[in-house]
Amino acid sequence: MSDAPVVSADDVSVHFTDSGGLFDLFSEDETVRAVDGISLDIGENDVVTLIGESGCGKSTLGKALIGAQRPTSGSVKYRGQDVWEAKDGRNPEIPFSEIRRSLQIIHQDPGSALNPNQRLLTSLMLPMKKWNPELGRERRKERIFALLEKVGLSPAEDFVNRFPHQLSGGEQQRVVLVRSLLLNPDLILADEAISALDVSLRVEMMDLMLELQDLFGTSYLFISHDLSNARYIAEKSGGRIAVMYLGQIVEIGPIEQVIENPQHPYTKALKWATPNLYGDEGEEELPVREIDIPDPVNRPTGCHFHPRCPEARETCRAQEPDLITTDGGRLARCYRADDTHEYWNSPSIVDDEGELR
Ligand SMILES: Nc1ncnc2c1ncn2[C@@H]1O[C@H](COP(=O)(O)OP(=O)(O)OP(=O)(O)O)[C@@H](O)[C@H]1O
Repeated sequence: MSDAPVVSADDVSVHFTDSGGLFDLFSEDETVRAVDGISLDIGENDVVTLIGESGCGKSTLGKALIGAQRPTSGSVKYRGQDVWEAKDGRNPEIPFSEIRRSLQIIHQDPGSALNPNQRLLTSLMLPMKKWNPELGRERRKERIFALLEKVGLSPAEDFVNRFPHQLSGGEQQRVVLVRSLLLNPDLILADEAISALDVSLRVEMMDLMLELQDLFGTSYLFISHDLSNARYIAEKSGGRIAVMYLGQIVEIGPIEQVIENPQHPYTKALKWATPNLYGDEGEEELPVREIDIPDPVNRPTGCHFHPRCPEARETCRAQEPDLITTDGGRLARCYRADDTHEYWNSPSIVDDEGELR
């Protein structure tokens, strides 16, 4: 088990079914495939950044990976231990409490993560008491103070006696980060953790998180809807970028491939929509045919991106592509990634006006 990835998702799906309700007896069940057959390994000291439009399933996937959302099908393992087997107490080698300690989450709103009625010292001591009972009070305090200083909340003596409302949003987020790190986690899910901060503070916070990642050897799963932040993190950490679309990963790999040379038309569109990501180069026209995301309950047949894709051909409407391995370990869910695929002989379904035939 020791060589197993920190977290390993195998063909994970999370579906939400809205069964209408009492006043809606005649409506059909509506199933949203928030996550649809995703496999992803996160290793030791690994950084993965998940990007995609609102509602594409980023948070649901993140929660499934840290054991906070039960998959409808597929498995999530922590160091080889099935997370839900552990949660259900089915003779796990690693107990669920240990998994929960190891897989931490930082949300967008740090205010809601901190108890408004507790001084910071109390908030930070509580988890340490639980997880480090062998340390005396003084050693625990020492650790807390050292870490607060490390994240720039200095002098720590001043901060520990404050209540959350006496801190700025950026300071609160640092406290939440400290609280996670005190538990010595293996993986931190940072779900839009910097989105609510002033633009000027975002780079500082990303730098801090990556510096601590180095120091503690923690792996990160960053979730961001902002490609420039995702690029910054992937570039600095050397980690992977994963692009999600309607519950699936459509492209994943290192930044040089995914962002500098995107293979999937959806990644190209995201790149286009992020002004000044790489100077002024690039196409003038938005490389998608439709702005709107399709209804996640009734996803298009074949490749789910085909109604928006300027490169769509008959094959794309008829069959759903798998993730295809391309250069340098990048995976792309697009027939164009395979030079020999029948896609290339299939007629285009986009006419000269850009309308679907
Ligand atoms: N508990 C739930 N019950 C029903 N539907 C849900 C639930 N959680 C998420 N969904 C649906 O699943 C889909 C994916 O949601 P999710 O929050 O994972 O997306 P996201 O990419 O993180 O979006 P955002 O960036 O807006 O947070 C959406 O259509 C959402 O409405």
